Amino acid sequence: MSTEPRMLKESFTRLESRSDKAMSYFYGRLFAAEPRLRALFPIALDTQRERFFHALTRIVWSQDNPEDLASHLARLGRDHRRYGVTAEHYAAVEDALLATLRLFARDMWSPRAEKAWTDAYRSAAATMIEAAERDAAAAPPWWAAEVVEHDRRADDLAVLTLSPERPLPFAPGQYVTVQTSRWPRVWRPYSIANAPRSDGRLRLHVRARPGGWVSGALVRATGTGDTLLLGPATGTMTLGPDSRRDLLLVAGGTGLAPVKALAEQAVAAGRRRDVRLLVGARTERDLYDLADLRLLESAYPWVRVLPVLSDEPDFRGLRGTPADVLADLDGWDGGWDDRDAYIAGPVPMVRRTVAELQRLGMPLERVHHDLLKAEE
Ligand SMILES: NC(=O)C1=CN([C@@H]2O[C@H](COP(=O)(O)OP(=O)(O)OC[C@H]3O[C@@H](n4cnc5c(N)ncnc54)[C@H](O)[C@@H]3O)[C@@H](O)[C@H]2O)C=CC1
Repeated sequence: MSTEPRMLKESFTRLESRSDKAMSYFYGRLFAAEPRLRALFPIALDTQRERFFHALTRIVWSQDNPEDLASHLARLGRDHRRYGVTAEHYAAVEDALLATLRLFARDMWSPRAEKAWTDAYRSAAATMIEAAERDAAAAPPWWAAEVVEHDRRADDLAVLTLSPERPLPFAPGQYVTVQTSRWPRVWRPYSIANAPRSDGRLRLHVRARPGGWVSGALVRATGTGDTLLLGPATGTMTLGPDSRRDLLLVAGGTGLAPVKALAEQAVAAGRRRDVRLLVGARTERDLYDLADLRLLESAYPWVRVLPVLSDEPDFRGLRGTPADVLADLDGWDGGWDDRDAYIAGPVPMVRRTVAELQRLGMPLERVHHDLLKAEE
């Protein structure tokens, strides 16, 4: 951590309005100095540039919060293993970063700023390297997994069942990053849609996004027998080991994946706790997993599945978004005192649902989501 957080923030503000240009310059410098590093990155760098800037922003603004900074850096360090980044690469990044700051921070740059950035970068790099080395002793950087089932549930949506070559440990609610052979070095996060199974298989729910390279390839150009690479499971939207409370699970679209995994875990634990699952979707056709959910409901009568449709005014069930439904209920039989909420889906949907639950009096520590992770 830098001893001069203010100095970092002030100089960094100069980059914010020109982040695209600054990041292009950074990668240009980096690859000019170390051409071999180019092979570690995807062919197109636009997402990479955004992510690097996002990571820098978070590092700069977390300087006053050492715990948050350390856990963020440790995760970044572990994540970089899958790109083949090693300790030796960090010096070249330092040079390119300082050259970028020198150029773009202009009037805010000084020997003091240079020292503050050098100290902050070296401390961050040391935390990342240490976390990566610790992780390397315990787990591979990625797992190869065979696609054993590819179930195309809609033109733009598929449910993939994957069999990793060796056990991939995870907790329900977590996600893995995925790389397809079509897009080398491009990794995208997908939540695991099942609780751990004895055969070690994982399910992913994938919607092809317009312009989404990985999602498009997974839905439209992947089939049984193909191999994907999976990064280690991560994410904090999990049930605590002592979790006993009733559950409110709220899903929007493919955000169903992690909450379904949590529902499976809750029923597998064998305790009869009340589980309400609000499944937000646009139209009836978008309820792509309802048949499976109904099976779960009929096997475990204490689970209730409630579809909520936002774009189908004639639907006879619940209409609007999950947040609208919660607002209309204005309370739940039994109240909020003994219930945990888990929410996954589009970012605005998660935000609105969290706000609604707060308004209804649910303590914030009982409301779980993984917003940041889904966006990274
Ligand atoms: N761990 C997580 O939080 C996960 C998040 N996701 C995210 O979930 C999203 C799923 O996308 P789609 O399936 O295309 O969903 P979608 O765009 O079809 O939306 C599904 C439902 O979410 C709600 N919703 C959507 N936009 C909203 C808004 N602006 N305000 C309030 N509610 C809104 C509505 O109920 C809508 O019917 C993706 O962005 C994906 O990244 C997916 C998996 C896991």
